[in-house]
Amino acid sequence: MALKTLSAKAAAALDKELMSTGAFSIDQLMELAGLSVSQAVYRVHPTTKGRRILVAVGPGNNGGDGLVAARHLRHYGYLPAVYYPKRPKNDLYQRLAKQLEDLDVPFVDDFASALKLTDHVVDAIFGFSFSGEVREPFPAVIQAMTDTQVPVTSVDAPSSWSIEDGPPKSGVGSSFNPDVLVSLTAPKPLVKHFKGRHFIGGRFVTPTIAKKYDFDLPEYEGIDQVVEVGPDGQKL
Ligand SMILES: NC(=O)C1=CN([C@@H]2O[C@H](COP(=O)(O)OP(=O)(O)OC[C@H]3O[C@@H](n4cnc5c(N)ncnc54)[C@H](O)[C@@H]3O)[C@@H](O)[C@H]2O)[C@H](O)CC1
Ligand SMILES: [K+]
Repeated sequence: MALKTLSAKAAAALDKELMSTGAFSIDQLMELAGLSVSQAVYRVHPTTKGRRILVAVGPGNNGGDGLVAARHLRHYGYLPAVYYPKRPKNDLYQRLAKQLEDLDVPFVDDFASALKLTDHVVDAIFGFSFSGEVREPFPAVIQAMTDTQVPVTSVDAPSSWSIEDGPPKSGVGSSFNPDVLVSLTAPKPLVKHFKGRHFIGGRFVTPTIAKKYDFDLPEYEGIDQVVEVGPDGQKL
């Protein structure tokens, strides 16, 4: 079975469709996306108590998924900390941040220093709307995630990679290879360059939508919000 992928353009159109004719709100989709990410982290590191997780949060919905994941991770017993340098004024993101403050999840200003004090990183900086060269203040963050020995889980895309073509040929991100990728809804074309453990999440897609956008619905088990797949998309 070949792994069917969803281009950046198709992923954005699908998102729009879910939130119009599909009658979902962004809060609902983001909650399920972030829940999927938290479950993938749990699958990789099931010892929750005391494990420190640094969540790098970007300015868009990929970052929102990271904020939701941080909340669930805290409830599981992990110790998340959040790096969130570009905070949009948008009500949804402010509420997600407030929910974390109420759980005493720390927000850190210095990513490099926080990286020295963590056991795992969640990369929720950019998803399917990323394009071009990484702008400030994120180049140093991408470089630090490239250089670290700490395992990195990327949400939907390794941040800085082209959604269609994968890692940039040179410069920031060209050697960035996260250990885990959680593709939301369906993998993006960049997945053919990814070598680590691959999960698919975002358990909100109807069979009709999957058919229309020509991808296979993952075979979720029981109450799972993620499915781990191999290079050909086969369930592991
Ligand atoms: N149906 C689903 O699968 C859902 C997925 N979700 C997540 O949403 C993201 C896509 O979110 P979006 O807001 O469209 O964009 P991003 O978060 O990828 O990034 C936009 C953000 O980044 C800035 N930006 C773009 N390029 C650059 C650059 N070169 N340098 C610096 N900054 C850049 C841009 O200005 C914006 O501010 C998807 O991947 C999933 O993770 C939803 O949560 C639920 C539904
Ligand atoms: K990401």
